[in-house]
Amino acid sequence: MSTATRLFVRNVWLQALVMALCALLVSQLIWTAAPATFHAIEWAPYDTWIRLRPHPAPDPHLLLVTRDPAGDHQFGAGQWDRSLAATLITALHDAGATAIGIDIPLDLPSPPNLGGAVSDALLIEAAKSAGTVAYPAVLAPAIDQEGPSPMMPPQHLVPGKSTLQPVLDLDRVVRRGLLYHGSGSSELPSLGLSLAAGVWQVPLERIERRSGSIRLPHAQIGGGATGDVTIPVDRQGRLLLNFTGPQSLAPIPSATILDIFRLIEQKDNDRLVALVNGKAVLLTTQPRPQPERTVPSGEDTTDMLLQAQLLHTLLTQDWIRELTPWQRGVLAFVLSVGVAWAAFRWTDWRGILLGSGLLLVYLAVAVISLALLRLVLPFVMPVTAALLLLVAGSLLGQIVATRRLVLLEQDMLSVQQQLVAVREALIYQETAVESLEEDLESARTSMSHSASKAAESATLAADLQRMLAEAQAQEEATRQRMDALEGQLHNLRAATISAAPLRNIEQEQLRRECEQSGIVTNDPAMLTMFRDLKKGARSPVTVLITGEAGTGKELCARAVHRLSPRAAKPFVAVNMAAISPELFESELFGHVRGSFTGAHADRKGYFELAHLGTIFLDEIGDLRLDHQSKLLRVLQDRTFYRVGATSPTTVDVRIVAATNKDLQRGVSEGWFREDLYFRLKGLVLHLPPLRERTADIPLLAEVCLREAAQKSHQPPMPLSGEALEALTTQSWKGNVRELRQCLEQAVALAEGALITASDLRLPGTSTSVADTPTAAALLPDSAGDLAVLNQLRRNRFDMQATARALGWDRSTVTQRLKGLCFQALVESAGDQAKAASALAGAPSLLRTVELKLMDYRAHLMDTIAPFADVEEALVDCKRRFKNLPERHFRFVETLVRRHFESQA
Ligand SMILES: Nc1ncnc2c1ncn2[C@@H]1O[C@H](COP(=O)(O)OP(=O)(O)OP(=O)(O)O)[C@@H](O)[C@H]1O
Repeated sequence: MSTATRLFVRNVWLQALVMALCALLVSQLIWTAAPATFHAIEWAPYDTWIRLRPHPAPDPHLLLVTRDPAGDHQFGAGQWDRSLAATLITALHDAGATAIGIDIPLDLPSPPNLGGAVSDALLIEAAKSAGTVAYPAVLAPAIDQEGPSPMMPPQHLVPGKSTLQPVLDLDRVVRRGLLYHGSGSSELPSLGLSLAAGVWQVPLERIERRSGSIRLPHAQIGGGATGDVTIPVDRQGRLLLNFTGPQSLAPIPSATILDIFRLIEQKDNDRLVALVNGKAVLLTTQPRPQPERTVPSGEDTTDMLLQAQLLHTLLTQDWIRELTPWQRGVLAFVLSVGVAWAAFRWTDWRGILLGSGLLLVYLAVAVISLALLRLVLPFVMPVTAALLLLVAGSLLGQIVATRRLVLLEQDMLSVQQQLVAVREALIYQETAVESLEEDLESARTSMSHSASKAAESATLAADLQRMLAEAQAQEEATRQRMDALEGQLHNLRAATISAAPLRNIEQEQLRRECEQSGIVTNDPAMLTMFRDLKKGARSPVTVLITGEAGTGKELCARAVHRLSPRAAKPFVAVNMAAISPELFESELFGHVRGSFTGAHADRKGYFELAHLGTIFLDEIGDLRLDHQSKLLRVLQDRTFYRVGATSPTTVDVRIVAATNKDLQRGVSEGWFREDLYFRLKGLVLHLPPLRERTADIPLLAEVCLREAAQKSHQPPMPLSGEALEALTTQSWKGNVRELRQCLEQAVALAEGALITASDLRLPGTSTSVADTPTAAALLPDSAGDLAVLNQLRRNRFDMQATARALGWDRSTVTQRLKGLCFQALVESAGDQAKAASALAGAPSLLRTVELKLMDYRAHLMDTIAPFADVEEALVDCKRRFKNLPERHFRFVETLVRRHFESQA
């Protein structure tokens, strides 16, 4: 696995960042596939808000003068003579209108039948003398398409030249007003902006345009006040319209052309002034095909009315703002990272709940910001990305969890390999320290014996002293490194177990299912293990169960069988440690009659007995290497030869294996075949020791007491509080088995109706008969070699740990082991491998013992090398190995004599 993948699998924040980016990318792609639809969804909150909110009052300086059917009836339904507009403009100006916008494109000539050039001249003259009059110009492309040539060039009208064109969003809804259309010399302000500039008395050429805003300096903003007006626009110069109402016309003060004409005809100047004075007037004279555009509220409207909305938005200065594309992107990214982090940090319901919560909070913030701050936040991208992440979260979470498990296992392997190297280094260093101590002792002795060599020996002793100090420091450093690695390994193991957390809702269900298989537990790690067991049982995968003795490995193996489709077929349990090495093949694979002495008939082996069912290979870690290779072949193709048979036998069996040894360590240390290990670890189930799940102890105790009572046909005996306390604080090296035995014994021994703490006979309690007399039996002077050896084995031949356990000093333990090694070498006739195997007791300790043996033997050979005579060599050995118990020195003597004999 590459470093990048490792980093990704380990770091939730990195996963969140990468996945958030991917989700945003996918959201963008989805958006690109259906842009109009997504645009409509993006603006749905804004559109809804526009529709439902209480609408702002229109600016009082705004007046709409429109055509209506009565006007059409009076002046005709089609286009009107432009002299009519000229009359209106002059009258409105005279009545005090601050700016007038008309919808007649003055760039195009009037048709001859409607007054022609004369009417055009009248209108232009009226416009010229009416102050700010803005009219829609035909933009260059429109002129090309529509044919009629514009009046060239009406220079005097240029300041009022504007455009009516609205901006359509992708979903063909108008939400924004574009303040400038076109570019370069053909650029035109929109009619609304021209009129607003007229009201504020800011010449168009003084308007400043910046990125993100348009500024009108020294504007007369009403009440005689002057100030700058800054209009917030997006990158394309668009301003979000703050619509006055759902009915675009309804709230804006308006009058009809006929009303105005009547006032003119009646010369009712007062009413005209009252209606028009100080206002920007939008004059609609053109017959318009209705409807033209759609607004967010869903209704249709005209371009002139849209300009009125723009003018209203500008005059009220009540802006609705948008974020820049960058700001939108960053916001969506931040939200997505948050949701992704929640979804990957907890791959169960908690992740979904937290992620959804974040999304809901964001939506609430978006609504509040629109309603209170008038700020439109992005909608589609963050929501799509967040939903994608929530869906993908649990899926990817599972994948990442699996990869993380693989990584943890790889790391464990590497730590174990380092540990092996460090252990070996420690053995060398330990032996070096021991040899130096002996050399130093010897140098001191010779110093006191020979005065002539005193100075020489003193220098040698000083050198040795220094070397010893260095070696001891080195040994101490290695020990610390080993402790650190052991700690690391422990943490990795714990992480491996907790890598796939259990959902709360499954817990009760699993507990009940466990009980049906005879497994009493309420421990999350055990229940998680059982969940995996259940899944694995259905498939034919090979199962490896690990855990200390008595933790329930066989119970679990039986559960695998019971929950598998082979449940009705045989379950055959084989204890690999209990099979005698000579009978290994015959027991497992069977034999044919006459194949060896005593084979009186054909006999099926365990594999054949388990045909179509399950074979449980217990204590697989205690298998010798040569037997491991034999087993490997069967596991590979389920085919073997019965002892003495000439044709192979093929079986259909499901393999479940168990061990309390660390097989991965075995692979690193070379006592377990790697290929066999990988064959076995299809599904690994680890059972935690009882001391790591003390909450199970009362449960187990209750079940054990109930069963004991059933056996003795008596009512169950309850435990006293003190007894329960004692049970839970016990370390239970033998785990559930030991607990069960302890309780069975207590039931038998209890005298009252209650089991008390003393009935339990736990080590440490005053009446205990189970106290191990090890300390007494293992005094240095006693000949309890076997007990010392057992203690060494228990401490993996670590001298320091063994010395601590026995309460001795380290050199005493070293001398004992050295003596035992020499004894084993003599008894195995010099066969180092055999001697090591006899001392190690278990394959997992073989390598350590071999190294010790090699060193001790080499040291002995080095000691006697300078001597030609066996007796002289023995005298030196006597001095050198003076701390060796006499019974062990006999073996040194034998080895030395054998060596000299072989040299002769
Ligand atoms: N969770 C449990 N609930 C009830 N009984 C249990 C549980 N775990 C173990 N036991 C009991 O403890 C005893 C030992 O269990 P088992 O033989 O399955 O352990 P093991 O791990 O295979 O031991 P070993 O490694 O020594 O073979 C059995 O009597 C078993 O019923």
